[in-house]
Amino acid sequence: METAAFSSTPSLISPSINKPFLSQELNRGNVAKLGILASGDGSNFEAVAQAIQTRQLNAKIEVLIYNNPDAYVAKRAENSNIPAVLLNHRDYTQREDLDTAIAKTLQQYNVEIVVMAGWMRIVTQVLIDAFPDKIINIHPSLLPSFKGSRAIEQALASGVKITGCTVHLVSLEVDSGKILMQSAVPILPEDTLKTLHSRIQAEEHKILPAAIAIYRLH
Ligand SMILES: Nc1nc2c(c(=O)[nH]1)N[C@@H](CN(C=O)c1ccc(C(=O)N[C@@H](CCC(=O)O)C(=O)O)cc1)CN2
Ligand SMILES: NCC(=O)N[C@@H]1O[C@H](COP(=O)([O-])[O-])[C@@H](O)[C@H]1O
Repeated sequence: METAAFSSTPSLISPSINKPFLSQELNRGNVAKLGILASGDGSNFEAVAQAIQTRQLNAKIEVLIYNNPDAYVAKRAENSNIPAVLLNHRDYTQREDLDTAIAKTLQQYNVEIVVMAGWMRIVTQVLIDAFPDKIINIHPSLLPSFKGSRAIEQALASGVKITGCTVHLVSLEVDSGKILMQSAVPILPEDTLKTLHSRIQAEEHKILPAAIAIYRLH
């Protein structure tokens, strides 16, 4: 039977629901081996690392893979003594070649679950086949609304009053995989891209660790 978190309809997880679940996390299953893909600032990477450090998530980040040489996420990994590997997408003419390098690196680190935490590259069947139903993504909208790399701008411009974030499985069709968890936030009349992104990210930092905690037992 599917748990509420994995039903076909998104579940709205409130912080209070998160806490009891995560606090039971420690005694369940083995330590999940995570590989994280990130392209930028890395606040979601940091949220996962902190959930592990505070023993809310029974997992270990085996490796960070990043694709931009100046991405701040690399500094965050260094500060947390987490191995970081730069695979610059500009060094690969074919997407499949980058994905082959990503898959090889993840396998070298014995990764079990792949987490896209602000990974700004579309991945191919090569990576999906290497980790079937084991790649998780955090997206800054209530999917299926506002797919793609400009979700927050599109929500702001659309006039909707509620948006949010989604954790979903990665499929070949972008931002269309099975929804694992969502959280909603209001869009206020005075919102800017910055204020709205900040409100959404506060929820991302809650649901990404929670979704990993639930899914790793899947
Ligand atoms: N095959 C899949 N790949 C990815 C998925 C997915 O569900 N299936 N999720 C995305 C994450 N994402 C939104 O959440 C996203 C990221 C990037 C893009 C995109 O158009 N990227 C461009 C480059 C943009 C840039 O470098 O600034 C590209 O890859 O050409 C769309 C959606 C991650 N990948
Ligand atoms: N379409 C993918 C996408 O837009 N992902 C978004 O990139 C940001 C990364 O922030 P971070 O680097 O601070 O974690 C996050 O807000 C995430 O939802």
